[in-house]
Amino acid sequence: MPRFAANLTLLYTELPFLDRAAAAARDGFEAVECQFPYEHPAAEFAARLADSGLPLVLMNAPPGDAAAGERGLAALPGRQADFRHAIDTALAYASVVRCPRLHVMAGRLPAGTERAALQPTFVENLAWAARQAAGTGVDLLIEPINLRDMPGYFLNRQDHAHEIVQLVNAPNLKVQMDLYHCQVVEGDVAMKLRQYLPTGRVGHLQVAGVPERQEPDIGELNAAYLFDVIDALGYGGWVGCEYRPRGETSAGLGWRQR
Ligand SMILES: O=C(O)[C@@H](O)C(=O)CO
Ligand SMILES: [Mg+2]
Repeated sequence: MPRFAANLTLLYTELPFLDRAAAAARDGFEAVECQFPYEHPAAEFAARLADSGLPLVLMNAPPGDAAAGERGLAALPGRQADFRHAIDTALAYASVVRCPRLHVMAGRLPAGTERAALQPTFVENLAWAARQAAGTGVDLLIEPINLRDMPGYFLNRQDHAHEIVQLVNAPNLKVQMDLYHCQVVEGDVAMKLRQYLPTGRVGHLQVAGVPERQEPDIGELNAAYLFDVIDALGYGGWVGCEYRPRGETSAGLGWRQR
């Protein structure tokens, strides 16, 4: 069975954010991850993580102006200064909460822009960020995300993410492979795991049921089969549980036994 991390942004939303790590520990999770923790002072979050006994294994860098619809800055021409500030903020926060992985979001295609025109900015910004993170023990991750959930998002496919990682060619830049997005965009999930996990360029996995993004065993994916594939490939990293529970979080955890 893979090692599961509870995503504190989507799970345990019955509780205040800072109470969620303890709830995950009570439910037997060995780690937690989250999306954007920045409204909580890093020292306070670090203390609550320490109380829970669980490590934080992944969080996102700030996404830019989320209220205005921004979902990352890394691929946006003309926003390099804001991108660099976001990375510096994330690395400082990560060092306090001892988080070893940062998801760096690409952003949405600005209206009237060709997708290919953004690639040089994405590669250049990621190379800069990888240099900033070098020596901190933090890996940077890029995640293909489906266009149904995030219209206009720049990075959608596994092959594109791996192409970018190879172009940047930094040992601390990897792919965050979310099986939910992978199934929505391209399918053939087990074969993609077999193709990409052995490359060593996948730094984190995430899972959810498809299409509703509920518990992993609800919907068209065979979660038990995929977990066997992940184990058979010898993947030693974390699988983030990034789904919206159908009801109360703890009551919906039966899929781990099944
Ligand atoms: O799958 C997702 O939506 C995420 O992993 C994420 O970080 C978006 O904020
Ligand atoms: Mg994800």
